[in-house]
Amino acid sequence: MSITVTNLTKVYGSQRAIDGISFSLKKGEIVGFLGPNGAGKSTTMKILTGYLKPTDGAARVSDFDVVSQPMPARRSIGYLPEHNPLYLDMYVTEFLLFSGKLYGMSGAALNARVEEVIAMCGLIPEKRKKIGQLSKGYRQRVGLAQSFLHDPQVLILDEPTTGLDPNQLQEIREVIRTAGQDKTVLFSTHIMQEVEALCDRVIIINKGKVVNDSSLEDLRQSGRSLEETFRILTQ
Ligand SMILES: Nc1ncnc2c1ncn2[C@@H]1O[C@H](COP(=O)(O)OP(=O)(O)OP(=O)(O)O)[C@@H](O)[C@H]1O
Repeated sequence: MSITVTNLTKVYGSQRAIDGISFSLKKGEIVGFLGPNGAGKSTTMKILTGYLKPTDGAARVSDFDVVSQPMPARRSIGYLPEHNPLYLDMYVTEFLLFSGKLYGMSGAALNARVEEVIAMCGLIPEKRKKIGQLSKGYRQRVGLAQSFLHDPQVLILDEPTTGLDPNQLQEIREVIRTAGQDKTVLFSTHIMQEVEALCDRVIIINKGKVVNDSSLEDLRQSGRSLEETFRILTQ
């Protein structure tokens, strides 16, 4: 398994943001992670990527425990956080070279990989601009390019398409589809069509609990649309 979450719980003060959730992703799966605002998606992703410690339960990424083996777990992950911090004063290429160095990459291999992710993310026309001069969609592409840089096996993308216009949305979707061909991808979104366009499976959480974990094929056969299923399970 690429991702295994077992009885994971996170308590903030008196609130159980996630409450004993379990699921797993096989290598190569693209899974949509849905839930209403505040359901616990970002909290789960932050635990998987080592930014938060769970209160209880366990999570493994690429067979590494995220608490006891954080470094190898992190190295196998490309993470796009919901509010991705970028250095607005840096040029696109400069920023990606800088990010690559943080992953321990250097020299000709780093230069070649930066050019590769720039092309993959449709950033060639913008690569000489400062990040602060880019539109929201292009900034999001820079975030995606950064998450792909070290060629991780697992991509964890927190609302990668929020706030994009329909054209940008379609283009970013293509980037994720292409990049995800040989990777395991867990991504959160509020856009149902996104899940239908990209995913094999959908996990829905509500109030910190998993309320659905099924293939899109199974959902289709149930005769209900994803949107109806979502509303029934989360209202
Ligand atoms: N640092 C924190 N301290 C206290 N409560 C928090 C903290 N981070 C998140 N929460 C609470 O935990 C719950 C789950 O939040 P989380 O951000 O994981 O939800 P989400 O499903 O990602 O929501 P959204 O779709 O709005 O991004 C929410 O009620 C939120 O207010």
